[in-house]
Amino acid sequence: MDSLIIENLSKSFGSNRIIDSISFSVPQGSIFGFLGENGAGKTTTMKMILGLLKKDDGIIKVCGEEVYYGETKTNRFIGYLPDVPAFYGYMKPIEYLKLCGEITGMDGKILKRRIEELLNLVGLENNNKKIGGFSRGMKQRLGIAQSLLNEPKLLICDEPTSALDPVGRKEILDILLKIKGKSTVIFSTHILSDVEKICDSIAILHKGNIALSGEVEKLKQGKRKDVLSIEFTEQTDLNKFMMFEKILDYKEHINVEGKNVLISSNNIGKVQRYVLFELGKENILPAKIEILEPTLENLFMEVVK
Ligand SMILES: Nc1ncnc2c1ncn2[C@@H]1O[C@H](COP(=O)(O)OP(=O)(O)OP(=O)(O)O)[C@@H](O)[C@H]1O
Repeated sequence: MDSLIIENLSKSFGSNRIIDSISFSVPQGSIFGFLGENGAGKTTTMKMILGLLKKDDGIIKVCGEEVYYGETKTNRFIGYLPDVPAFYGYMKPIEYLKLCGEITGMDGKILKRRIEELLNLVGLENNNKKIGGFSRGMKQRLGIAQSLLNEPKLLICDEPTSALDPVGRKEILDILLKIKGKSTVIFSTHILSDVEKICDSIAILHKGNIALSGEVEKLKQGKRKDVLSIEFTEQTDLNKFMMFEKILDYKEHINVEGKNVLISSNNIGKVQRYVLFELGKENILPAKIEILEPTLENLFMEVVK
């Protein structure tokens, strides 16, 4: 079953059509990356999923139930982490989570156990400081704990890693990986390496449309075209290389960037054997030679360029 289904969803602000009849679905238990450049409409879409923003057209279903603007019924399935979560700075994490649980009417004993579990999950179990003194990463981790209080079936995170340093980002990604399977996770971002690390599937939002969607591995395989990268130390070596007989045949598939030559081919093994043989024959020793695999970055650049 899909935790989220979106069919022909549209939204305009005035005459500006931000979302133009998009459709995608998110399988239960998976981690889904919702990608797009700044201003692509990711937050707008998330707000419509939460019923906080009126759609112009289309259908949104969360855990099989349709979402209606202004009704929060389907939000009982959802945990939401906004891009900049707001807290009461004078509270300690445990006090804050207790307040959140009490507001939503959680049973006292269950709430106590849940707070313990969640503070452990996000690595704040021994932290007795006031939230006001927390780093951004700690606030994001507390935000995740808060959004998981009610054991949501669907966790929606709006750019949870964008403002964090590499250590903070890794901590968040590790937490999302730990809850995978228990909750379905949707997270929006433009940091493609984060997506590559943890997402099962993605959708790329571009100019109001879903420019590309599907399982990350299948998308990469479908676009498979490997690139051989040869980095030369000397310009004279590069010039000599470019005059190799067969290299002239490949010229439509060659890019030269500084002293780096990139050759793309569907039969990269054959190209590599030829290049190594010829370089050896001419006694040219490159600084580096390697096969570059297709990356999400390449896919993204292809669809948004
Ligand atoms: N209430 C609003 N009224 C008018 N325009 C809006 C409103 N909310 C968003 N927009 C516009 O809609 C577009 C999409 O905004 P949105 O915040 O959804 O993008 P995003 O993909 O989340 O971007 P970012 O990565 O920068 O957060 C932007 O051009 C934004 O200016």
